[in-house]
Amino acid sequence: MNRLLVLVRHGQSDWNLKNLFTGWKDPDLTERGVAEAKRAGEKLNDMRIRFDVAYTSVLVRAQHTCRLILEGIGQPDLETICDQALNERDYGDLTGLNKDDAREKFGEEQVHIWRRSFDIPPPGGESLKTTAERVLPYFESEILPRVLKGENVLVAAHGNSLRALIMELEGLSGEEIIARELDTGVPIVYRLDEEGKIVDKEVLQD
Ligand SMILES: O=C(O)[C@H](O)COP(=O)(O)O
Repeated sequence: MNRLLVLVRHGQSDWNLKNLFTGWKDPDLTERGVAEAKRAGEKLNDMRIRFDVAYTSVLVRAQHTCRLILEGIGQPDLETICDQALNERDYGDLTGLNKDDAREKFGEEQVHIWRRSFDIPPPGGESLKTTAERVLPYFESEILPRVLKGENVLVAAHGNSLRALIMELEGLSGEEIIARELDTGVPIVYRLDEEGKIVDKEVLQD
């Protein structure tokens, strides 16, 4: 099996548990997050998937998830490239606020727009559109060429940086991708053809 591209959102973080807008803040995984990442490794191991390279963000929750997966498949020393281009979208002034408190303060509808519109950013932060504008050039110049030359590539990143990738890979509109929720620690396994089109896709849900 080759030309696999596996995307996985980090396991539950401490700020996910506390229901805080996280963005570029850097909490680590909770115990549940560690278990989710280990489980992701087990599932990939059951499928006998081995990688040629791994990519992750510069944030601890994604790097920790990546490391646990690689340990789980017996590749703890695999080349792992960390780049800010794969970071979560910057939540700007919302960073650190509790999501329920923000709904009370700004109204349910406004918070939903900040979280799930395609091109309206939260104050001082990034929209999904501007997130995609930094994720996709990196994907196209660094990650995709490695898959196209026949390698298997793991990307351990974040809800919104992965949404940007999925939008591109699956040819989704802005509206379609914002409706897609990504579970923590659930690998999505794509097999691509030599032109980068999806041959098959499997979501490794429990
Ligand atoms: O940064 C965050 O708070 C989360 O990782 C993603 O948040 P969202 O569900 O609002 O996109």
